[in-house]
Amino acid sequence: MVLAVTAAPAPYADSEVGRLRTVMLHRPGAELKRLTPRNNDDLLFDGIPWVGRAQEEHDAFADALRGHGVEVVYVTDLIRETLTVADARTEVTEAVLADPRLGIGLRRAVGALLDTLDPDALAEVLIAGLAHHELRTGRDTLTYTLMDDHDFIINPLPNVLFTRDSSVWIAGQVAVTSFAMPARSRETTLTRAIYTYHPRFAGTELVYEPEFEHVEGGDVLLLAPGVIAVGVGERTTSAGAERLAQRVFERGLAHTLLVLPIAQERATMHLDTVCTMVDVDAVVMYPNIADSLCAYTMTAGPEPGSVSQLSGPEPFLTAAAKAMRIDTLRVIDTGLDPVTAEREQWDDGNNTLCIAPRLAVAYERNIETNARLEEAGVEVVRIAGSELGSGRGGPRCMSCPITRDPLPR
Ligand SMILES: NC(=[NH2+])NCCC[C@H](N)C(=O)O
Repeated sequence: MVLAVTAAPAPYADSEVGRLRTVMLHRPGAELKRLTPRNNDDLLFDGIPWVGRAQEEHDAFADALRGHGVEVVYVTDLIRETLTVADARTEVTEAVLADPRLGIGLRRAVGALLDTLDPDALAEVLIAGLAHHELRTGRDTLTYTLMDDHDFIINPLPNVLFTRDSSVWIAGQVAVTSFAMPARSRETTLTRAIYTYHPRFAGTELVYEPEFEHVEGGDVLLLAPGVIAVGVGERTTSAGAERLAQRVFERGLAHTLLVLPIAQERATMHLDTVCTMVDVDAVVMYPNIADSLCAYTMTAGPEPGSVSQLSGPEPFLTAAAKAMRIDTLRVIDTGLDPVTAEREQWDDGNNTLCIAPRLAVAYERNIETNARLEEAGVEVVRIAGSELGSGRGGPRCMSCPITRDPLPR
């Protein structure tokens, strides 16, 4: 029998709304079972999720996407396949062993253990981590002896769920990001390995790397082909935005980058917690900041990587419309009173994922925001997120678009 092999569409994304073809998700697993009241703050969760229910909710999210013709690829599958490559294995293992908490003796023991694991088991440990009681060797070392029972030998990565943040496709290149939060920094060793070694991504160019200044994917919005908005706040720094501008300008991936200062708070940890796109010329935005959000505009200069001018600040909507070369960037007016708006913002009401222009996935619990979106002509695909939301992320945070149809330039 001859199998018909259809080639996967080449990775590419130049907007937030072009028809979504392939998306990378992470089905939450054992790493969420590591969360306890003593570690959830450090691990950036606001509660202790019921893991089985979170998985059901996530499966329904993936099914909703597949039901709309989107190919779903999972981080775990990609990383398992990537780990069959010896260099990839060495790279991600070294990143684990570089943890200065381990010390000489324990590092040796952990290294020896990781060497024995097959790709599937190694993938599991890389994401779920390793608890104190799970290590059988190395128990006579100083660091093991003095470690608290609740400490992890290898820290778990419960936020891999939010695939948005660790990489961003910008046209045909990928930015592997640079996390501000120590709890998440190891995530990019996995995404970098996938894009470097997995055959599906052979030849991929990295437009950004984890060693650069902090930039997290939730802060990066592809407003239109060639126009990128970057939130600067709790996670992405102005230095990160500047470096990203230089990198995308140098490679001709964008001509304008708008820098948007946002409050340095948990509730607005990324730009996409307050603003996402729902159409080629429309955003849904947290009403309590709609009037105050402003932008500094950086435009590409004549020399590769140079900035011709830095202007602003001016109101975000004005700056964005100019850069996008449209008359107006519409805001879906949710008209919510400040309290309802604040509640729904906290529950990721503004964090939508577009499958196509005017077709967006959103958490069902944000009744008011969703109703306003529909009144404005946006079809809402509702998903449950009572457990998934405890990590403070919605459909956009939980997805990394790999391929979207290009928008007409
Ligand atoms: N793109 C996003 N808004 N991601 C949400 C990430 C939530 C995650 N718990 C964190 O604090 O990092």
